[in-house]
Amino acid sequence: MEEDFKPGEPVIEVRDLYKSFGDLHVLQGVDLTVTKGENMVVLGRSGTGKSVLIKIMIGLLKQDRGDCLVLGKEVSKLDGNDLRDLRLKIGFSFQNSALYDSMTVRENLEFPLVRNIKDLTRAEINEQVESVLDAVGLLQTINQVPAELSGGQRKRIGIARTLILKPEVMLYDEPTAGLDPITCLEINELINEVKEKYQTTSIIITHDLTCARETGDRIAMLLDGKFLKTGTFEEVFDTDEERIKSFYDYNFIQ
Ligand SMILES: Nc1ncnc2c1ncn2[C@@H]1O[C@H](COP(=O)(O)OP(=O)(O)OP(=O)(O)O)[C@@H](O)[C@H]1O
Repeated sequence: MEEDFKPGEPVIEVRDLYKSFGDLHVLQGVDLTVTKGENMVVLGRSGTGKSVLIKIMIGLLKQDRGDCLVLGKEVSKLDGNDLRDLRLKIGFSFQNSALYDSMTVRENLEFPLVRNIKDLTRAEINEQVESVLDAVGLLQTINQVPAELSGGQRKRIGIARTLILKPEVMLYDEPTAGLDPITCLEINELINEVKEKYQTTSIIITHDLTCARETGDRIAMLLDGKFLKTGTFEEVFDTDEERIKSFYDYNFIQ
């Protein structure tokens, strides 16, 4: 019943999700649907529960109540090989893309491939590494080590390393944090290129409103444990709701 999702079909479905840590009620009835091929931006202040939501989606935390279906499976009910299989279909691009400093770009990209897919020939490995590097526009860096790359290039290689396993879902955690404005624009473009080229379904967690506007098909604004508003950038921010207006005024730069 799963796997073959068509554009517009829900790949991630979160319904009435609750999560507390003791007296700290982080998620209080979260609803979110992300459809095949969609870029969904999750916006919210620090500490609002964006990471907790993502951790529930990948089975690192369990919700107290509610549903979280990813690729048709209720994540909290999966364990062992089933959870591992699901995670292989999800690519995470973390804030610190954490490349291995002592390895070349080629070796960094080979690593997840060889570890997760058995019996690849040398030629297949080379072909996949080169193809994904080409997709992020950095084929020329193949023999360099991370210290020789700029922050933006490292971020791109981190995204390439995630893409090499051909994930169906991409989770970007603060993809533009710590980058200069021009590099931010390049990363925004890359996120959109990844969507076009790999037809991924993505969640992009960010505080960066330019990133949200440029990459988000829809934006979901997390406030006080719920998505206060979900819609296009214009739909979310064309509002009289004071909390959304103040988030916009405080964060918008360009
Ligand atoms: N395992 C945990 N145990 C206890 N509290 C937790 C745990 N994980 C998260 N929290 C708390 O839940 C709240 C939401 O945390 P979360 O990391 O999801 O925030 P965030 O929206 O991702 O913030 P940021 O933008 O700063 O990364 C915080 O108050 C955090 O301290």
